Amino acid sequence: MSLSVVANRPAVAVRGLVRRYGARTVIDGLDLEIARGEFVALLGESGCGKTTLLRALSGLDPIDGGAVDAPRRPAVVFQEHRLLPWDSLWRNVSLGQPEKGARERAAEALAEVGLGERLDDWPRNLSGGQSQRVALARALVQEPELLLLDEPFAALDALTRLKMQALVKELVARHRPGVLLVTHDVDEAIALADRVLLMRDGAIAYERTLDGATTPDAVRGELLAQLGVPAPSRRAADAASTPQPVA
Ligand SMILES: Nc1ncnc2c1ncn2[C@@H]1O[C@H](COP(=O)(O)OP(=O)(O)OP(=O)(O)O)[C@@H](O)[C@H]1O
Repeated sequence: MSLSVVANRPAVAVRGLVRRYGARTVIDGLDLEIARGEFVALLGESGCGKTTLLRALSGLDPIDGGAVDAPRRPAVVFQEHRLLPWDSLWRNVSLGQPEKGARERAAEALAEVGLGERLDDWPRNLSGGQSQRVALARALVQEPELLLLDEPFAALDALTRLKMQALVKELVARHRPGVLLVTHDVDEAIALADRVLLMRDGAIAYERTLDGATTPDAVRGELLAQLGVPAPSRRAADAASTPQPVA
């Protein structure tokens, strides 16, 4: 294969994906392609199959039809960090990595997430945000072409969440994997993604490229409407933004 073909290869290409649980079809002929370096966010009502899709892409679950073409095994970060409590942080990051040079590579990845001094520390001594940073380092050390993020910030407080979003954005810009972020948060999707997808009835029902030509407010309104959330009436919105005299 020529170098240019390798460079242009998508991070993942999904064609006609089908996934069933028993008699129930959750994913029904879904198509999706994510380029390397592209950040894609996936929204959709609870239970529509976002996590099922992510697991199918990760190779963790079997598929019942269609094809998932991912060049290398994707890295996954889940809502909960899934660190092994009996292993030090660097060992957690190195899990499944070749032994040779593992500590050095883990040190580099931990430094990138701001935990370069904590190599020999233990998961029990970390906050929720720090644990997710280690989970991120564990994903990065795999040098993934595709990074799958399943609501990785959902359990964090609002401030930590914003800091983690900024960190992920910076790391993705540096390492340039293709990213699929599952989130319930429309603002998070708008803040991070190049393209937002909406899943419905087992397929991608709607997509929106965020190119800077439209304001975040307009995109938010559009996405909320697609999700069936009624827009606040003009009068209610005006009242909320107009300073009220103090009695
Ligand atoms: N292992 C399983 N066995 C049977 N049904 C399952 C299994 N996992 C998920 N489901 C069902 O498949 C559907 C899709 O679930 P999934 O977790 O993918 O949705 P989701 O969009 O990620 O939801 P949420 O936003 O609430 O996390 C749901 O109806 C769920 O009950």
